[in-house]
Amino acid sequence: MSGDQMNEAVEGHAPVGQRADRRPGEAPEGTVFMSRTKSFTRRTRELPANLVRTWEAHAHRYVVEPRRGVGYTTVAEDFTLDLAELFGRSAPVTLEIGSGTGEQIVAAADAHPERNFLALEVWVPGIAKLVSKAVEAGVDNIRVIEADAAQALPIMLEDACLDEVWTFFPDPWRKARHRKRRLVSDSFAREVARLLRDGGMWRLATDWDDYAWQMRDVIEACEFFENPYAGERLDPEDPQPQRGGFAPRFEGRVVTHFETRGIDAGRHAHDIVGIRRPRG
Ligand SMILES: C[S@@+](CC[C@H](N)C(=O)[O-])C[C@H]1O[C@@H](n2cnc3c(N)ncnc32)[C@H](O)[C@@H]1O
Repeated sequence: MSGDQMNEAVEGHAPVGQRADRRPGEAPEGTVFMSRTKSFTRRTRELPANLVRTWEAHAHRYVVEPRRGVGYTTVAEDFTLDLAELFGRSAPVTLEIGSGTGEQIVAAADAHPERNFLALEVWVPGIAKLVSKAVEAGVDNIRVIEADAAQALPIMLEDACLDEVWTFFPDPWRKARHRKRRLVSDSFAREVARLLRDGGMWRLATDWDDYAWQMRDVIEACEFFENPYAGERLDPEDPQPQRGGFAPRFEGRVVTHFETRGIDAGRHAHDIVGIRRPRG
């Protein structure tokens, strides 16, 4: 097994679409191990006492426990989500991939009660913090799933079911030998394009410059996306400074603690947008 691969516990199956009522952190009986390359490293699933209380009281409102495949972060190969059933209504759905502690998605759900918000995150303490914020905000238009987006999305969501997809500050994987772990890639772009309705938006942001160039390149290389800022908003730091292609800051993107840390370290964010071209 390469250094870029990690073991992951295999989790037992739970009923399809059932909301979580278990506490995270305990490996089920019959745990075995497997390996695959991922865009994230395994972190603790243990929660501090305050978040255990939050989870036990409120996770059932927000956290969806899918039928599992191999590992805590995978879904079974035939697991599908009915979004209207999940939210109890039909409304435009925004998917946030890598929601962290939920700062962005809870703020958006609070500001847009007419929309539905789905989060995918692999970090259980972050999911618990999202739940805590959702309770505090009193919102009911968020659902979150502990799942690896790269594994789960191709399986569980149908074509053209999403209005927007957000990928804000994905793990940068700075070292050249780790770049293959970056979530935003040509193949991932094709999957996001499959999920978006015609005219739907993929909004991205990063404060790692070379990941910003990569995001711009991925969007512009994908036949299914149009970059509305192609050739505009040039960046002199760009190795191809005549290219441009960076969007103005998305007005709905709040300054998260994660972005603040980057600003304090002297970095600044680039926003990138891809618009789903009409099918056929
Ligand atoms: C750097 S943090 C940014 C969090 C948040 N978007 C923000 O702006 O504050 C990236 C997040 O993506 C999550 N993540 C990484 N790979 C993922 C994947 N394949 N599927 C779902 N979440 C993932 C990580 O656990 C982490 O919480």
